[in-house]
Amino acid sequence: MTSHNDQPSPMTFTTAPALSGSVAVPGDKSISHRSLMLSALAVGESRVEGLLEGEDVLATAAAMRAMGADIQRDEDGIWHIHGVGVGGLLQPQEALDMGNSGTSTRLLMGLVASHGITATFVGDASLSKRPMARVTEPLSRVGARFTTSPGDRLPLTMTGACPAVPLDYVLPVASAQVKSAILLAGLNTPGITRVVEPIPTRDHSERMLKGFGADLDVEVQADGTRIITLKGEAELKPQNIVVPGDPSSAAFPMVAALLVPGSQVTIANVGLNATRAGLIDLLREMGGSIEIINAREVGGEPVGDLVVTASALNGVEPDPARAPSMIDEYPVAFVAAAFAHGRSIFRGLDELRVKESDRIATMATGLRAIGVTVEELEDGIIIEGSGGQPLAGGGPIATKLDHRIAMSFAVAGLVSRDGVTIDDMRPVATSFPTFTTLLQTLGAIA
Ligand SMILES: O=C(O)C1=C[C@@H](OP(=O)(O)O)[C@@H](O)[C@H](O)C1
Ligand SMILES: C=C(OP(=O)(O)O)C(=O)O
Repeated sequence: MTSHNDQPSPMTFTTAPALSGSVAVPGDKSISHRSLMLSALAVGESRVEGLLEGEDVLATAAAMRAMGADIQRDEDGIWHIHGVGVGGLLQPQEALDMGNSGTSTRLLMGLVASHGITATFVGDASLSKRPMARVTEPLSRVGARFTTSPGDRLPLTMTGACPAVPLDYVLPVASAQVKSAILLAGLNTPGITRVVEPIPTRDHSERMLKGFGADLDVEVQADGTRIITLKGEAELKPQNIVVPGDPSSAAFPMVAALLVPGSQVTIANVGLNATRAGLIDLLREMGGSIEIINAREVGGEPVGDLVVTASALNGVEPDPARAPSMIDEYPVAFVAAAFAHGRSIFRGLDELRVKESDRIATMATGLRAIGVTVEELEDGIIIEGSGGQPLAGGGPIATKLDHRIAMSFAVAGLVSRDGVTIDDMRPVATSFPTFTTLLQTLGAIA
């Protein structure tokens, strides 16, 4: 996306007084992307309430428009989408600009794979470094053809196959984006598409595909392996969708409230899907007080309000099997570990190296710069906690176009002696445009 200003926007976060109050975080990014994509493939009007209006999701909206969908936002913030029907996507006239968004890129590649159209995908400097072979490989087997930049990266041009070949695929990497790309390709493919998922990842695609009327089945085996089958040439019926608050965004005020002494905050309407709730489990194991109230269901997803009270935290050594359920929350979990009593050892996190930045390296460098003792491992990090003593602070932290790095070090600044300067806050607009306003509401920053 090109909405960023030309110049970096640095910001310093300093010692915070106790946080208090009640806030709501914006809509879930994963669910927002999927709601636009599936609505754009249904025949008739879908309505989406609570859509995340962050740059990543707006990139998806622009791409679906470029492929024929009519997408409008009304003055009450409700999004109205008139879809083209499965099989009805049009060839975009210009390159699809995916900005910073891996989810947009990989899921849309799945959609294009089974339509007889050619599309070019471009992105920012961060996205252009991220691996795409994980989707070009299975989608080639569907029949799509690719011309990629060296290393299977963006910019890339692909031509979909129509009819496409149904895939039977065992996921070689625990990735909801790869799983979803294959399922979305299966929508316009005759026959049964089958994806075997040895390690469960977020299941929003499965839930929402069913909600739109697709013939989709999930079998869970005794060892936890999930086998997902989808009957192709699906007909999707338009839906009214309410997007719950994003647990990956709630993670930042949640950790801030646990760390800043005397805090108590309520974060309303947070998605609690078990495939996303790993951070809450982890923080509770560390000694964090997080109470879930008003547990309910919104739009086919479990939701609740979180009451978070400042707590003394202890170091942990989490089970690597938990990684997919908190994959985007590790950077802020590392900040919690940096303030905890004792050592934390995180392993099994190879996937963090291929996010918006190499999140193991970026966090290790940044934590050292603010006085934390860390050891970087190939697949994780060892962090020596300060025992609840303020972190020294410093910076500027190099955030490398990574919104979650920026927000994690902002939280660290709230419990630092000298403040933490973030080199550039602009990337926060990709997932959490109201981040600094929300911290103001809680009294964390002026
Ligand atoms: O499917 C999704 O919406 C997402 C899946 C995850 O990526 P991977 O599938 O690469 O693990 C996650 O990190 C990303 O923020 C959103
Ligand atoms: C990894 C992330 O997103 P994406 O892969 O969509 O860029 C994220 O939001 O932390």
